[in-house]
Amino acid sequence: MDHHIGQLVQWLQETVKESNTNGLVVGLSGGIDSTVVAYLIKKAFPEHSLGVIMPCKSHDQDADDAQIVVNELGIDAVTIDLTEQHDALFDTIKQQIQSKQDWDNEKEQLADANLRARLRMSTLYTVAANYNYLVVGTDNAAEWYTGYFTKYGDGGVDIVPLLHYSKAEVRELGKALGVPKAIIDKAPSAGLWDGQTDENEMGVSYNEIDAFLNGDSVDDDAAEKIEMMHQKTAHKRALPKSPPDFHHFTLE
Ligand SMILES: Nc1ncnc2c1ncn2[C@@H]1O[C@H](COP(=O)(O)OP(=O)(O)OC[C@H]2O[C@@H]([n+]3cccc(C(=O)O)c3)[C@H](O)[C@@H]2O)[C@@H](O)[C@H]1O
Ligand SMILES: Nc1ncnc2c1ncn2[C@@H]1O[C@H](COP(=O)(O)OP(=O)(O)OP(=O)(O)O)[C@@H](O)[C@H]1O
Ligand SMILES: [Mg+2]
Repeated sequence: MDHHIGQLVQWLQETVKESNTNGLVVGLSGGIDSTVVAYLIKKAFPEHSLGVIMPCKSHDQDADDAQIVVNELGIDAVTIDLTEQHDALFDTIKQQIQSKQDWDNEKEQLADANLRARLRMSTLYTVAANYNYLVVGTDNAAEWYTGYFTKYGDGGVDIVPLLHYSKAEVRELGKALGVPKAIIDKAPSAGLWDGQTDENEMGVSYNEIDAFLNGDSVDDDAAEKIEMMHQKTAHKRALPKSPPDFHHFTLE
């Protein structure tokens, strides 16, 4: 993995240079994906990398784990608690839609969760603009393929260095980078509601998704679920759809 780390660090440095920005910022959740990204950006830009811890009705353990990463790695960091802002915005939206008698209780949990991811995205862009940094995404190959991210939330980023790495490979990168074992061994979770784990919600394991993407055999049920998720989320990996060009402009 050392070879990959060297190449990823070089790629990060070149990408920042080409974009005329000064460095990189990432949201730190205490999970393995953002921790690996934090270690990479700190290597690439020891003086110009920043981690942002954004509690938002999330477990204290997440912020505690993120703080362990900050202490171990010595990366510059800031904590911005979004709980009150989320409550205020979500309640206002809910009240207004309820007054039209249109509120759908069944959609509430996911709507609430996705707003957290989008508030984090807005926060990261506000911080990034201040420092002239790029916002670094943490999606790995399994999340990208299945679309297991919030559109314009944790999916709303400038660059995605782990895109070609399976979840198992992200863990390998973590080991090679010296990430604390407790973080490598943690069950992947978006932390969006109590007891949520990625694998429970998706109904397939990362091992199955990794195997599927490697072209290894997985059972039919898992393969069908993975393909279904991939198809349903194609819009998240594409530019916004637009009508055909009815006139003469040439746009890229
Ligand atoms: N065909 C289509 N063409 C264009 N746009 C389409 C569309 N279908 C839906 N849409 C739009 O997309 C929206 C649905 O997408 P989205 O808002 O992303 O919402 P959705 O995919 O329903 O939910 C996000 C999923 O990602 C998971 N997640 C989120 C954040 C972090 C993590 C993590 O691993 O840490 C995981 C979360 O638990 C949940 O399962 C719709 O409201 C609609 O606006
Ligand atoms: N409490 C938080 N504070 C800051 N950023 C967060 C927080 N929760 C989520 N994020 C951001 O959203 C990203 C998506 O979360 P996701 O759960 O997929 O990654 P992870 O927590 O790093 O790893 P894992 O998937 O193993 O839990 C995180 O990598 C991080 O950048
Ligand atoms: Mg997580």
